[in-house]
Amino acid sequence: MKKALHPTMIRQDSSSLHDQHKPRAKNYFKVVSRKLAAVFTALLSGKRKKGSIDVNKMQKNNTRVKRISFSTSTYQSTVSDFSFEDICKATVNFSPENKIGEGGFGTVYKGRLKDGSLVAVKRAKKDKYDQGLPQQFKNEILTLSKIEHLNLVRLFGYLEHKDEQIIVVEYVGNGNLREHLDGVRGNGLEIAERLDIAIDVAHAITYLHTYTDPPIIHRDIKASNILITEKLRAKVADFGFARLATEDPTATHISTQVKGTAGYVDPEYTRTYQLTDKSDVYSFGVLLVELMTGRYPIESKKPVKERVTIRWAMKRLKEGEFVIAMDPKLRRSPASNMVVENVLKLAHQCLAPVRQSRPTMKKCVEVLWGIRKDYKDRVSSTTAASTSHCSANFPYRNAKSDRHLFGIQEGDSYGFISA
Ligand SMILES: Nc1ncnc2c1ncn2[C@@H]1O[C@H](COP(=O)(O)OP(=O)(O)OP(=O)(O)O)[C@@H](O)[C@H]1O
Repeated sequence: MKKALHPTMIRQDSSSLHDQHKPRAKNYFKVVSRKLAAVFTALLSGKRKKGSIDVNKMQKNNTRVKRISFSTSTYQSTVSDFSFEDICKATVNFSPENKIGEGGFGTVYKGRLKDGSLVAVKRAKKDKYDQGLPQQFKNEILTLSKIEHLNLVRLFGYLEHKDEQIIVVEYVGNGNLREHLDGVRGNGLEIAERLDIAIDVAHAITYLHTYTDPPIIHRDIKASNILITEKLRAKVADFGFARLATEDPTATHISTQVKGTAGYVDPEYTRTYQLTDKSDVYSFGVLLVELMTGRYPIESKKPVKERVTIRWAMKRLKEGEFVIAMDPKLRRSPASNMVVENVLKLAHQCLAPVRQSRPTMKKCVEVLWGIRKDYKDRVSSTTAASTSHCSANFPYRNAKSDRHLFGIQEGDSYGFISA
């Protein structure tokens, strides 16, 4: 099991992250002109001033994808390129067989570059964006190009070619979190896996809020935007709604149009149009409830009292019946029950109606680390006790249940509480 990164370690770690991508960048993307590199360096370091070159304008008629690779944690960049033809080849002319998803922006395809590496190609809807590069697209490019983190989907390049607008990002090959919770992907997520995913997402948002300059508010944290790797770790995607937080360090919020997905949007933001990092904290609270209950934020087919999942789950928690809210797919055990209760308690804080009462994302990370530690301690003590019991009575342990981190969990059957 990979050790989670402390947010403060992320910068130092980014050079080794970069190393993983180096060969690809080296082999397949040439450095273009120094001028462009300088422009991108300025763009990435956030030092562009009024009157400097507008990269978006400059590239309006440019048909080359700009691939950005970060060589150090200080964001010195090199810019490389590949053509629309390369993208057509990579996706076999956007063949339906390579289609992996559809979103508000357009269609997503899986692509294989010349070097064999896999990418996700997001192709904008043509009729929708025939007026040129949409703001949502520009936001996504700008935001993604500035960030580098293990738990965030990386931008590899972007392209405008005639009426085509295309963005190329890291391919994350194991579907999204919602698909895993629905059981249409994978073998179902155990409680420890859900906890790891929650921590990965919390790391990613903490990074956006705390370690990017200026801070970034994601604005669309939801289960379908959490992509899952083969090792069941999470990467936060879709920065289409993201908007750079104000550069004014004294400002406490930015006023803006309400954007986001129903069920996840901070009610205070909806009411006041004031967006702060605490709006992401609220959406993260909804996501935590989703992870523990397996339910969608809005369950329109359920009885009225259960339709808004956070309201229903928080009521169960308040009345000491949190186990009723626990995803029926989760195995019950004292350790997993403890996780569900404590994660729901954290969700309760994240969902506070007033943003000042909500914790920061960094605080959420710390609380989740504590829950994971308690879980591990409890499971290993249960396992030790059961092992000594089993060695006397059952010399052959059942390796099948040894699926996750913590060995067999004979204690699972004890303390079972029926939902
Ligand atoms: N980088 C990626 N790697 C693998 N699959 C991806 C990637 N990006 C997106 N997908 C898949 O394509 C689907 C559509 O993605 P997209 O970001 O366009 O829309 P969405 O997040 O589902 O919806 P919305 O536009 O409302 O935010 C995702 O749900 C995911 O399953």
